Amino acid sequence: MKFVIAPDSFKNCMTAREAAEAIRAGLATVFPEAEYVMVPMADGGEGTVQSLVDATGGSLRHADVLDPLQRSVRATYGVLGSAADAAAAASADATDTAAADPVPAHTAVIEMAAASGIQFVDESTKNPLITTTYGTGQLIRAALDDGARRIIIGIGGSATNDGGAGMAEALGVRFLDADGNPIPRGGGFLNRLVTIDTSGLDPRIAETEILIASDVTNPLVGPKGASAVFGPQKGATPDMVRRLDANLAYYAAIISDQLGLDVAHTPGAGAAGGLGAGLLAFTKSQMRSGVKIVSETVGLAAKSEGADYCFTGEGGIDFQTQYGKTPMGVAQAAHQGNPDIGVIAFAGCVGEGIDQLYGLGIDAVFGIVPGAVTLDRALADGPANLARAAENVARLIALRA
Ligand SMILES: O=C(O)[C@H](O)CO
Repeated sequence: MKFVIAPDSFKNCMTAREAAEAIRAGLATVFPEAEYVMVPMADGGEGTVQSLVDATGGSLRHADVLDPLQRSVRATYGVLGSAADAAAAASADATDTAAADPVPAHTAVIEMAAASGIQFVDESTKNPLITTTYGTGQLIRAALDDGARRIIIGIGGSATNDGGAGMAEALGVRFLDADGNPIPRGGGFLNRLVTIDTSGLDPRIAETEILIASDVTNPLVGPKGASAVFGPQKGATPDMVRRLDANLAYYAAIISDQLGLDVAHTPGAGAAGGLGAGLLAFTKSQMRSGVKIVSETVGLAAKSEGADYCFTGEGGIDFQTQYGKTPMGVAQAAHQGNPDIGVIAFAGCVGEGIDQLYGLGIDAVFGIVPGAVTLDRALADGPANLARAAENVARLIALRA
């Protein structure tokens, strides 16, 4: 038997790697001799850096950057493993066969939230007029300093609404007012912008491929745009939403006039307060499905060749899972590598509409919580519950093996 184990993290409970270990522990009680291919996964959101570093034998790096309120913080990003690093990681853990495929050299992985996330503000400090993505640009710069010429950046979970202007400024772009002075950082001041000067943009950006893993497909502006949809959760009042939306529309018009690029309506441009738009305007980037970027980077399809079953999972699974969440992306990649593979998903919470997933590549979904318990209990027992659920599925598989 060959099993591929490719879960996402179970939020507030287990990292993707811990979830994968729990599934393996459960399966191994029934199939101790099976081949286990461990592929901790993510979809571009929280946990993406750790998952890709784990899966490729890469390393975590740290940089001192500015948080959304321009206070100094230490943020973490990742550098993916080269083939040699990956092989070394595989031999350090002989039972882990996941880290053996080469990944392109000099690839870094960044979660924008590590520098500019909503966790840096609270009820009394959240204010999307002044928050900035400057720290995200500093993280990109740190990755360039490490030699990265391919950067995977997960965007979402931000405290910001500045269209990525702060990010671009940290990379050398100047945003100037009518007197030629730099405008203040934050989405509330973009209406003062008159000139975008890209002459100081870090030249390494032109040689760097940036893959944007966006958590949403919203446009930059309008009723479905960054400010209207995500502004309120960052502290925007209705008046602030109007001001921020008008500012982003104006910013997009200046980008269009001066750089010749239309970013106002591109799907995903509104992610992370318009950071999607900023990355598209100022870097050589493309917007992709997060889970596709991750599954390609870890070579999930190739790892699924010859496997009997692929196990995936996430904290919650419901009908929304089909719209690009990890279990669906895993099912697609696994089937690409092996059309006959069985795909089984585990979830802490099974929501409505999972029947919609069955025709789409997921063969069965199992909730892991054994009975009515408090959330605290369910989280505390998560690894044990996941292992038990996996063991029971293994017993079923053994009946037919
Ligand atoms: O950061 C945000 O604005 C939301 O997560 C959508 O990307």
